[in-house]
Amino acid sequence: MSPTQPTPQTPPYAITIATSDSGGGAGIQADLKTMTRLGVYGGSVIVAATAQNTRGVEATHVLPTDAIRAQFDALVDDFDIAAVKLGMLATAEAIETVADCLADYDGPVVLDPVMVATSGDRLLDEDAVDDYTDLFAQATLVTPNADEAEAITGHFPDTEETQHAAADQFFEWGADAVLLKGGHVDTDDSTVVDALVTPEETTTYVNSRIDSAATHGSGCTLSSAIAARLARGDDLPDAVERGIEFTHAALSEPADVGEGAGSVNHLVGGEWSNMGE
Ligand SMILES: Cc1ncc(COP(=O)(O)O)c(N)n1
Repeated sequence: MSPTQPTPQTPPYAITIATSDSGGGAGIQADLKTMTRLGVYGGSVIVAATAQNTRGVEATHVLPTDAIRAQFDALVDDFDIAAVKLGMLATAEAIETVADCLADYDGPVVLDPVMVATSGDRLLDEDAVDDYTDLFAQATLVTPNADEAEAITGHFPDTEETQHAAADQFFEWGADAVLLKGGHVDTDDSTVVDALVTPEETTTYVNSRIDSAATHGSGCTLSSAIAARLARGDDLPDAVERGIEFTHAALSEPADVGEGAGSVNHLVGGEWSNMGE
């Protein structure tokens, strides 16, 4: 009997440029699990490694910039990269290196401006916030929570006026679109409103608020889900809608792992690899 011949598949290929969360709830691990669930083959550029669990971050070791660049070069050299997600970049040097790497990349880039973990630990050097502005010019979409938007632009986006003020600042730095996430905005109703703002229009997404402490990894999951959907060919509003849908599901059945508050659950039930197709 002759051996079975393989049937090669060509899944969309996307990459995350971010940091390892040893606990697996956030960072590179969340990104790759999310991309996999959404039917996208994920590669990675590891910027730093955290010693982290559900209780917090014990240590962070940042790779030398030539090691970051070598990983990126290996990927662009070989793969057809359909989307890039940017997560925790840790230092000003790493941000500058990533901006330089992406200078010739013209596919979609989803930038999650990670600064502080759910646990309260800092994930970006204090003096590196200003360096983000160099990277926004390469972003198809920036996905700040309200606290990050305020730290970067000076505007806490909890009204239509402050949302536009924050978004306009990102546009001035060259971002194409901003997703202002509503999870960190206190409201007295039971919904979360996320606003996708472009210079032309604003699209809002209203979902039920999940009363959970197990939100570790939610921002990473959302931004990599949006990148995965862009890699699959969605337009931006659809990619955001489906990214929110997957993240909402992963938050509503959190993973009770570790002694801390737990994290979003990438193993959430359901078929996610062909949303809307
Ligand atoms: C490596 C890494 N990247 C990102 C986050 C943010 O995730 P969260 O705010 O949900 O803790 C994190 N904790 N660790």
